[in-house]
Amino acid sequence: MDPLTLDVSGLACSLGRRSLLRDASLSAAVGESLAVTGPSGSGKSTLLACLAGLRRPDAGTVRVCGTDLAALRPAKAAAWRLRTIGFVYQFGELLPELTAVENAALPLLIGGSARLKAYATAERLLDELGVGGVADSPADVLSGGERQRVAVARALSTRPPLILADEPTGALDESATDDVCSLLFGLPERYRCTLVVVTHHPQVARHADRHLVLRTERLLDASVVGV
Ligand SMILES: Nc1ncnc2c1ncn2[C@@H]1O[C@H](COP(=O)(O)OP(=O)(O)OP(=O)(O)O)[C@@H](O)[C@H]1O
Repeated sequence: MDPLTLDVSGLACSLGRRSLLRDASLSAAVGESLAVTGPSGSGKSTLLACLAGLRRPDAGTVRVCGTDLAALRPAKAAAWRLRTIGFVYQFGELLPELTAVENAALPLLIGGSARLKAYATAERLLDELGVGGVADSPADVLSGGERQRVAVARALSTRPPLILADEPTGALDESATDDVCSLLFGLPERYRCTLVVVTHHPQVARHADRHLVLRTERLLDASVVGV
């Protein structure tokens, strides 16, 4: 049987003197989505950084696809992350001077793929995600919703088993939010991956298979908290 994409136990993390996470556990398999909500400053982005191996926790274990992040050698971590995790941020965070297809191909090019192959993969993904028509447009002329679709294509380009999205709808209006939610929460089934979305919005979290709430250092099931 495949290992869980995410297997986290006993996670503790503090920044400076402030403890943000205590004894946090979660797991997710291929095809599943998780949403994490919680008050501003509660540590949601810090949790994502721990899941990506970008921040070392004070205690606990994070395993991604069977790899214990504590055992990952720093020299190998960047290449491992490129293969294993796709990131989607609040504003798309595309490089504005590059076209949509150039942005979507970036992780493949950084990973050493041949140029033509990388662009062909990026173009196919943009088509599949409904933004093939803007492939050659510079990123800075795209609408917010188009930017996020291109960002999702970039996150998927290396076909990572795990997608981490931090406030992916935070900069969108209601209709673009619905649109991007349908796209994002459809990814686990469509691309056989696992999705974790951090959001302020309960209506976004409702799309996920499981909704966790980070509150006073504890990661709790939303049904227990009554959200
Ligand atoms: N490098 C750092 N050193 C010290 N404190 C930090 C550092 N980075 C973030 N913080 C603080 O840690 C707390 C948690 O930040 P984090 O960004 O994880 O919260 P969040 O729940 O994602 O917030 P938001 O919903 O507002 O984006 C905040 O109070 C933040 O100011």
